[in-house]
Amino acid sequence: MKMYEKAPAKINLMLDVLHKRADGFHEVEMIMTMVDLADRLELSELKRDSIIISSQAGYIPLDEKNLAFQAARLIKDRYNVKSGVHIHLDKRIPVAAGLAGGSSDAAATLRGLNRLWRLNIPAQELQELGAELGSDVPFCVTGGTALATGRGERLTPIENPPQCWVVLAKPPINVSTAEVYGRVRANQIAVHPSAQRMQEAIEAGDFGAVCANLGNVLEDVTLKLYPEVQQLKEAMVKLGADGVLMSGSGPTVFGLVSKQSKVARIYNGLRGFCKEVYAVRSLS
Ligand SMILES: C[C@](O)(CO)[C@H](O)COP(=O)(O)OP(=O)(O)OC[C@H]1O[C@@H](n2ccc(N)nc2=O)[C@H](O)[C@@H]1O
Ligand SMILES: Nc1ncnc2c1ncn2[C@@H]1O[C@H](COP(=O)(O)OP(=O)(O)OP(=O)(O)O)[C@@H](O)[C@H]1O
Repeated sequence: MKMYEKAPAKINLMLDVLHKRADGFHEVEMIMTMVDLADRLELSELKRDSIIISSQAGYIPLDEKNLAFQAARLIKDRYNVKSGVHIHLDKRIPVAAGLAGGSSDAAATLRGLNRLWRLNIPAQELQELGAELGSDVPFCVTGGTALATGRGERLTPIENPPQCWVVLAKPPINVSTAEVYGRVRANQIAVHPSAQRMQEAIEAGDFGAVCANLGNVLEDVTLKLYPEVQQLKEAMVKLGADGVLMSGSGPTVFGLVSKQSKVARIYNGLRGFCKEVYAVRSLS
């Protein structure tokens, strides 16, 4: 038996850090949505009791460090499943990019194994399992658009933003999420983006207001560490993107674009700066 799952990338339309918690995580307020750039998973049942990960991508771990492996092991142990699984990851989301590629693979593994092994785990419980794997995993389990609070695992679904083009550019640098959060000083954040205003803009279907309310306080850290991310943002603005922001802890920068006629110019202009550029649709 085989199952297929798509694992889309997420972008953060706004990300605010409220304070550092006693458990070391940061209390956040984020609005996240999915874009049409996705890894593909093929899950094949194995009679023997093992988890095998394969991928065409040479640059991700294929052992227990892989988040899809961890998701499979978690669900297998928790529900006492005796059979095994081979998961093939067709990676299309850039790795360590701020686009939750690994988290989305883990979430797709939870969804896929729930079907493959006929476990009938409700969505809420899948999200709780996801939270054991990472802060972005619960959102990736259900996708759509959501307000995320707590360390990112408490979700309130909201409407999808107005459909638009999303141009993504990932500079060739590796950013550690733990390091970026480690450098945030919550009491020194000058301007906090507003989740409420972003939610209102989305609910009004007001593309201009969505662009005007984009904000990510992690930019303060990542842009200082990596000035090339700042340059990329400036290039995207100059090329005519309607709204520009870094996603998550970076380094990917995304531009929201309403008119298709502008997309090719922005895409081609950015290719002069970095190799990894994608032009996709927002997911509705
Ligand atoms: C930057 C974002 O991707 C935005 O969506 C997320 O907040 C991070 O999500 P993630 O990569 O799934 O993060 P996790 O794997 O749970 O945590 C990685 C590291 O980031 C830091 N971390 C993460 C989330 C959070 N709310 N506060 C934190 O301080 C912690 O040091 C943690 O050890
Ligand atoms: N299935 C996977 N796909 C990609 N990377 C994975 C996977 N499993 C584990 N990893 C490891 O996780 C690290 C982060 O990769 P990932 O692509 O998930 O980062 P990210 O997009 O920055 O995530 P986030 O936005 O949630 O912080 C990489 O260094 C990679 O080695």
